[in-house]
Amino acid sequence: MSDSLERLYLAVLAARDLDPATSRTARLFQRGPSKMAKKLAEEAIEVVIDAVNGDSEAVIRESADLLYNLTVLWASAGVRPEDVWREMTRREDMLGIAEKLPKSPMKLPKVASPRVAARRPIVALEGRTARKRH
Ligand SMILES: N=c1c2ncn([C@@H]3O[C@H](COP(=O)(O)OP(=O)(O)OP(=O)(O)O)[C@@H](O)[C@H]3O)c2ncn1[C@@H]1O[C@H](COP(=O)(O)O)[C@@H](O)[C@H]1O
Repeated sequence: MSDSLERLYLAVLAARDLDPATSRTARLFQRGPSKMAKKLAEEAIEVVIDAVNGDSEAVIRESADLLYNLTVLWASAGVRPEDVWREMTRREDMLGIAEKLPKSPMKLPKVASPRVAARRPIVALEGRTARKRH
């Protein structure tokens, strides 16, 4: 998947300066980030509607449109696919650490203070909250 998104990203960069009369991508760049954001949001809503309606073929088609429009917005924002992959890897690593943390107080080693024992699961939750924020 990352390969085809990288190819699409390069195609978007190549189309950026084409004639807006013939290139949708060039037209989006001409109209600017607000138009790009609007197109991205519209495609996201279409995916959601198709998923709720159980139309998986339409979900596939609209997802491809969604990814195209996301790629256009990345290019406009100066974000490269590898920047996103790096963030995903960082989260994967963090989740790996969170999964190694004890999730049940039953598995915790016995401690003298019940306050400490009660606080331990929050360590895992903090990791997950931090992951969502970034
Ligand atoms: N991969 C895509 C791609 N995927 C989806 N789309 C979008 O496909 C949608 C077309 O579907 P519709 O006909 O339903 O369009 P619409 O939303 O009704 O109408 P408009 O977007 O025209 O306003 C548009 O939103 C496009 O922006 C794409 N447009 C271009 N590409 C690739 O981008 C590169 C540059 O292409 P040009 O933009 O044509 O130069 C090429 O490699 C293309 O293959």
